[in-house]
Amino acid sequence: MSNDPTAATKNLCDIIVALDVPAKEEATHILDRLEDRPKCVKIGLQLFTRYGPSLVEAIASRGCKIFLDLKLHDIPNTVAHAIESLAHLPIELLTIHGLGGPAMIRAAAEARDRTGSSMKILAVTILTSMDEEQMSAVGLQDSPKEGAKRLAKMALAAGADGIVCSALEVETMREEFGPEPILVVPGIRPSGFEKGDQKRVMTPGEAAKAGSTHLVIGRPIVKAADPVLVYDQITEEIAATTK
Ligand SMILES: O=c1ccn([C@@H]2O[C@H](COP(=O)(O)O)[C@@H](O)[C@H]2O)c(=O)[nH]1
Repeated sequence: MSNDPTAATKNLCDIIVALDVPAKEEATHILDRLEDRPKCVKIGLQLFTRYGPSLVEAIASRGCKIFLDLKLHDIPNTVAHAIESLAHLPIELLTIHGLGGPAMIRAAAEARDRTGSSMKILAVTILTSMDEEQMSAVGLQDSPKEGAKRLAKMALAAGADGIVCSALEVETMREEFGPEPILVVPGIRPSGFEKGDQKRVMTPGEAAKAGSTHLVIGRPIVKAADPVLVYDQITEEIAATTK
């Protein structure tokens, strides 16, 4: 994993496979097919709400790093206690919502520090499924890029280790915040794959070149007839654009 802060400047970029499937057997089947390719996988709400911490432990025991994408968003006290409850788990990256505000983000980082956990806390800025129209519907009047930059600045100042944003914002993030923050980027679509509900997308090669540290990729891999082929094509595309 490239948690090395200089990863972005060296254009290293890890793929995180989003295990967005209904059952643990399906998740295991995908991982069996991909063999030792993925170094990190996402467990999100779909699997975590069904199987809980035991699945995190089971998948980590296969040697995969865990990106636990729970997007916590609540009052500071509640988020801090949730992090205390998660702290014993082998979690590499955990998401909280930037819109929870600085007090919530600070409470999350302090809770993590108190427990001695080494998990990195990432603030989700503007979901990659949102465009200007969706933002305006919830009262956010700036563009996705401006909104993501504003939230990232606040979140990093409040103690987040990195952020989740779309690849369209990565260059701006690097200009503003330098090489250090972890930039985890969903909304990745190899050319020819449908966007689905994603609004702000980029290809894996472009996203890696822009300075992302991690690309979160779900449907293009897990719904593919041949996930191994797609995974390998994505890896080659990233290598070709970042060498
Ligand atoms: O802004 C965000 C934050 C998280 N996600 C998550 O990433 C994956 C993307 O899946 P695809 O199938 O490749 O679209 C998914 O698990 C989301 O929950 C995001 O898309 N956007």
